[in-house]
This record gives sequence, structure tokens and C-alpha cells, in this order.
Amino acid sequence: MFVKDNPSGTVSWEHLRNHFFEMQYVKMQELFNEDKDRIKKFHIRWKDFIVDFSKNRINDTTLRLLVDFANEMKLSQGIEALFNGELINETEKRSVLHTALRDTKNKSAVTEEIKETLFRIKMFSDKVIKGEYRSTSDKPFTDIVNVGIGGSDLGPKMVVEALGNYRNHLKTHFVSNIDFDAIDELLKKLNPETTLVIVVSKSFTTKETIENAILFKNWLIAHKQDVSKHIIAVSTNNNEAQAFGIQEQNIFPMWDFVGGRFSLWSAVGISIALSVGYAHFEDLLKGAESMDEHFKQESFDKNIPVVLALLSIWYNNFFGFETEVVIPYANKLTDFPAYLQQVTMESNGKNIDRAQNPVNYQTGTIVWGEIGTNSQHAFFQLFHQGTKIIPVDFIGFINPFNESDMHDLLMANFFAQSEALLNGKVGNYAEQPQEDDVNAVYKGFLGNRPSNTFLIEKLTPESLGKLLAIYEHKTFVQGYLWNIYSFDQFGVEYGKKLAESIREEIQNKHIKGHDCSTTFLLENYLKYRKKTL
Ligand SMILES: O=P(O)(O)OC[C@H]1O[C@](O)(CO)[C@@H](O)[C@@H]1O
Repeated sequence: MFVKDNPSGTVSWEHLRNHFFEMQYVKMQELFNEDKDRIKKFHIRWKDFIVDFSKNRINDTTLRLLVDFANEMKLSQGIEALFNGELINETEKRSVLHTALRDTKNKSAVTEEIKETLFRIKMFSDKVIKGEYRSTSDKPFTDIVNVGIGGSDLGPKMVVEALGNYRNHLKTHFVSNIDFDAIDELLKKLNPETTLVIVVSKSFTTKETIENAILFKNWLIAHKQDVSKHIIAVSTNNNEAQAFGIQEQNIFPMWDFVGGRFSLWSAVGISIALSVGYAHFEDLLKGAESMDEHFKQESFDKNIPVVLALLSIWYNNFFGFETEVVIPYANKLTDFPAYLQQVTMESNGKNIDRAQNPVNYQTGTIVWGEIGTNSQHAFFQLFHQGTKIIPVDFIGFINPFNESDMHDLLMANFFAQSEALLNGKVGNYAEQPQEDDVNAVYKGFLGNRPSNTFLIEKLTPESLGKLLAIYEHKTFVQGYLWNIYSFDQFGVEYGKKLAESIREEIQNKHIKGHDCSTTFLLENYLKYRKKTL
């Protein structure tokens, strides 16, 4: 089971704090000058991945002290507890076993159930793709609509997009928000006779999802389609799904031991299997499984998720950097930052520790991002010359899916940005300021801005699985070391309840019991709302 020690009370935390005072003014440029082989120490080469973390404000002592901290907090014990299915989600009395979803070696009862479900996903997706599972009017399906939100949307949507080059003829759409304007636009494009709807909701009670599912159900009924053929579900709540009109054989199970934001590996990912075929879905799982093995077995100083988590803690808790950014140099990873935000921020946005005390140190980092090079032309100015320091994860691929010289230009930008952030405008690139240039002062930049670089051979189902598992485990390690519970989300659940009661007040046109600001806003909403339906 997990220890419940306050990390800021450990000896190694104290050592890190003292070490920070030495390191805070050290320039990375100096570290590189002093040690021409710095890269040898601070990179990890693993399968088709190179993770270069040399461009960070660290030296040998930093890495050693960070690893000491992980050891003092008994991280190995925590990792063991995770993989052994101990009830580490203590507040909800649940195990956390998303790793079991991709564990082909495990022989426990849990994996039997998982295997059976994977087999069902394979059979079903094969049939739909081949046109053997047919619609009311005996036609093959052409369009898949995934109705879900949060973890029941972000992960599958991101993967379907990321593996766009592997997609088959099926057109996959994702409906998450309760924004009728957007849904209406989609409905106009869809043919109800050949549309298959997947309602994905672990709880089958999430308001947005159920409202949207009802909308699609009514749309299908209005077009005389058999709902039991056109709607399938993924849920732990069999009863509600059946009450909704979904046939039992078309309900794919979810389990309490898989958190929504870690669930794309389960039947929640059925839209992935449908879009790219089961074999590629399996490759995604295999990639994640190989990262699980690395995470379990590798020593902490060579362990990709552990090193990334420790660096993030170094910046978050000692330097006081508040956010970190992820920049994938691949359009196909456009949705990656949004997915990652849920994984990290819903998990580690907590302020009470595992011993029920308010924490006296920072937890959950703020994660954001955008693809390169677009982001360079949007917000990189602040990275280079702003007052805030924002550590960057650059993600790039050596080979594109479709060969083109253009890829070298894309990647030239990828390499240039991290180099510029490190070095600033010095060395080979320094321009001699013109004596009469009155703007010279605005044109310099100092560098010393940290980044990690992921150089991956190619974006494939397998490498994507590895990448996602890296960030899942990084999140786990951070939550564990911050001594918080990463696998519940009570904050979001409270917001859901509040929205329900406000909706009732709007419907009854009776606003009551709010602060004066909310009352003012609601009254104006009611006053100017012109409902035509
Ligand atoms: O799959 P469900 O039960 O509809 O929940 C959707 C999402 O809602 C949340 O509970 C809160 O946003 C997420 O954790 C979850 O992924």
C-alpha cells in the first residue's frame, strides 16, 4: 500500500531545497560548455524512442537527489501496489488497473474478463468494417458517432485522429458537448440509415452524454430506424444502458478499476478499433504494455516516466514554474494536449494529502499545448523573451507517414526551437548589434529555458501506445510523490450536481439561494432568453 508521508518533510526534499539555492542561477549554457558529453548522461534511448532531457536546469547531483527523493518516498512500493491491483484509489475503494487492459502476460481472473471483452471488440469491429453487421434497412454502416465526454471522448478521439493514416472507410465522429448548434450541423451530414451510435459512459448517468444519446435515439426513431441495431453502449451500468433500449449483447463492459481518463485501452476505445481495425488497436495496446514493462523494471535514473515526473516536480516545487507545455510536431496530434490535460489535471488537481491534511506544497501542474509549428507563430514569443519560464516537451517523429521533403523543414523547426530556448541568441547565431540600432536591446534573448525532446522513429499505433503510457505513468508518479489521491475527481462531480439544480431553476423560472453575482447573471439570462421551441 502507499506510504502517506508528507514529501516536504523528507530529508531528500530538504536536500533538494538546498541544492535549488545553488542551481537557481546556474545557466544551462555553462553546463553544456563545462561538459561536452552532457547528452550522454541525460538522455534515454529506449526502443524507437530517444528522450533527451539534457536541456534542463540539472546536473548529476540534481538527478541523484531527485532519485533519492523517489526512494525515500518508497516509489517502488507504490509502483508495485499499482500493478498488483491494490486498492490505491482509497477514497473510492478501488484498484487502478488500466495497465491490466494491455497486459498480455497476466493470468488473473480480471484478465480473463478483459480478454473476453477484447475478443468481443474484435468480432464486432470486424463485422462492422466488413459490412456484415447491418443496419435496419440491411445496409452496411458508413458513419460511427461516439457519444461521450471526458475520458469517454478525449482519449479515443485523440487516438482516432492520431492514427488517421491507418483509417478505413468508416467515418468516425465525436459528440461530447451539449451544444445543439454543433450537433445539428453533424446531423445534416449523416444518413440515419447507415449511422451507428456508440454511447460511451462508464456511469451511464453523465448528463451531457445521456442528453445527447436521447437526441440521437429520437433522431433514429424519427427516421424509422431500429434503435437496438443502431445504438450500442460501453458502460459499467448495464441496467441503465438496457433501460435506454440497448440490447444486452451490444453493451460492452467497463470496470470500476479503470478510471475514465485512463480508459481508452478498454471498450471505451471501440471507436478506435472500428476506425483503424482491431489489429492496429492491438498494436496500440502492445506499445503501452512495453512501456509498462520499462516503467516497472528500469532503474529510476533511466526510467522515462520517472525522470519526466521528477523533472516536473523539480520545476513545480522548487523553481515555482507553474505550467508546462507539450508541443507535438505532427498535425495528427492536435488533440493530444486536450487529452493530456484531463489525464494530468483531473488526476493531480488535489489539495488534500493521503493523510487527510491540506498540502503545504504545490501539486498538479497546469498542462497546455498546441502543435508545432503553429504554436511558434502563436505563443513562442513569450517562451523566448517573456518573464515566465515554461518547460516544454517537444515531440517529433524522424519519419513521416508519407515521404516528403517538407518533413525536414518541419523537423528543422523542431530542433531549432529547443536549441534557441537553450542558447538564446549567442554563439554561432549571435548577430553583431549595429551601433545605430536603437532597438538592439529588444532583440537579444538569454536562453536558459528548459525543455525535453522526444525523438520518435515514426507515429504508429505502437509508438503512440508507448507515448500515452509514458504520460499516464508520469502522472501516477507525480501524484504518488505529492502524496495525493490521483484517481478520484470529487471536484468535477460537485460541479455536475450544481448544474442540475440550476437547470431546474431555469426551467421553473425561479432563481433562488445564490450569491448576488450568480443571481444577477441568471436573472438576465432568463430575461433575455428568447426560446422559440
Ligand atoms: O464515462 P462517464 O461516466 O460518462 O464520465 C465521463 C467523465 O466525467 C468525469 O467523471 C468528470 O468529468 C470524468 O472523470 C469522466 O471521464
